[in-house]
Amino acid sequence: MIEAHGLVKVYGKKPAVQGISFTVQPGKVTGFLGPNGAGKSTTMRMIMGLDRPTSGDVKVNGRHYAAHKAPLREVGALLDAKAVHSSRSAYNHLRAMAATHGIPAKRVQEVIDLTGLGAVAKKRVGGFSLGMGQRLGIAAALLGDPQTIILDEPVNGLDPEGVLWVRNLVRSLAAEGRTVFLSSHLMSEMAQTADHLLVIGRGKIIADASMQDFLNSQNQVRSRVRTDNPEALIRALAAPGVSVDTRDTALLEITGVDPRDIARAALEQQVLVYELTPLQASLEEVYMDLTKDEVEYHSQNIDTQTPLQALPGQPAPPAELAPAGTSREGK
Ligand SMILES: Nc1ncnc2c1ncn2[C@@H]1O[C@H](COP(=O)(O)OP(=O)(O)OP(=O)(O)O)[C@@H](O)[C@H]1O
Repeated sequence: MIEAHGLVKVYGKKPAVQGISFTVQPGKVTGFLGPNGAGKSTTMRMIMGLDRPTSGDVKVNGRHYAAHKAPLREVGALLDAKAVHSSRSAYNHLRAMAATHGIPAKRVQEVIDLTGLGAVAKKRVGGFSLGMGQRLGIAAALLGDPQTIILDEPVNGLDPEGVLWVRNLVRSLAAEGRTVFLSSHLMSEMAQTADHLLVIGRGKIIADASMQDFLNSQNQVRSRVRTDNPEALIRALAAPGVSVDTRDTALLEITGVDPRDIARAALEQQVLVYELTPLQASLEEVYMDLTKDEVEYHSQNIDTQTPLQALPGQPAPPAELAPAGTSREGK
């Protein structure tokens, strides 16, 4: 378990973490989300005793990291996969770590096998791909068979097989009752991996909820509707707060109306509806909505209202097709 109370970190005059309190529970995968520069790595470094909090306090399994007699057996972390001496082999790197922490040599082979590094274990780490470096970092984190595992961007640079492997690995570690805390910017991956989410924005916790509660927190109901008479249905549903995205001539995405009311309106108007699917907001949508004011580094938006352009060598799209995202708010 990880428990933080009033954790603050200020670099010079820059407040990186501004008084956060949270608990990361065992038996679950807890995802740590936040825009670039929000304070995720700083928080993880403070948990691992690598950065000293300006004020506040954080404990792992009931003690400060430095107070553990055998810290690698309590908590394993992947914080910077590149922080490995490059002229050593993966095996020697892990062997040295094990030797200095009283971990038996046979555990080195176990984590090498577990992380799929067998074929490259005797090769110089300097020649490793990003994905192999990540695997080595995860092997090091698991070396002490720790109760708590902290992984900063573990799937960064991994191929799809590697991403799936990390997902299954962390889920099985949590199923064994361990505490798993991981950060990632890949929302679709996080949606499939985490049970609980902690979201940080500009150094403050802005959400601490189960995945399901987080996804349900967007209170706008949304449905996908296929009908052969979209105009009549749109007219019947027009009301303040209702918006319609016309995906193609027969496919609508309707926001702000209960699906039951859409069905009732269709029945009353004698409009044929051949699909009515309630949609749940994706993790990416809820996250983007929650953090839109917390982003430190803004990119320029691409205007989705721009009419579709014909690609070179392809015919222009038919004029009657509205581009995706065309909104008919309250019509
Ligand atoms: N050693 C340091 N010295 C000065 N400022 C720092 C230091 N480390 C982090 N910061 C600043 O603290 C803030 C939080 O950074 P941090 O790396 O914790 O964010 P993050 O959420 O992990 O970001 P990312 O998603 O980009 O990895 C940023 O504004 C960063 O520039």
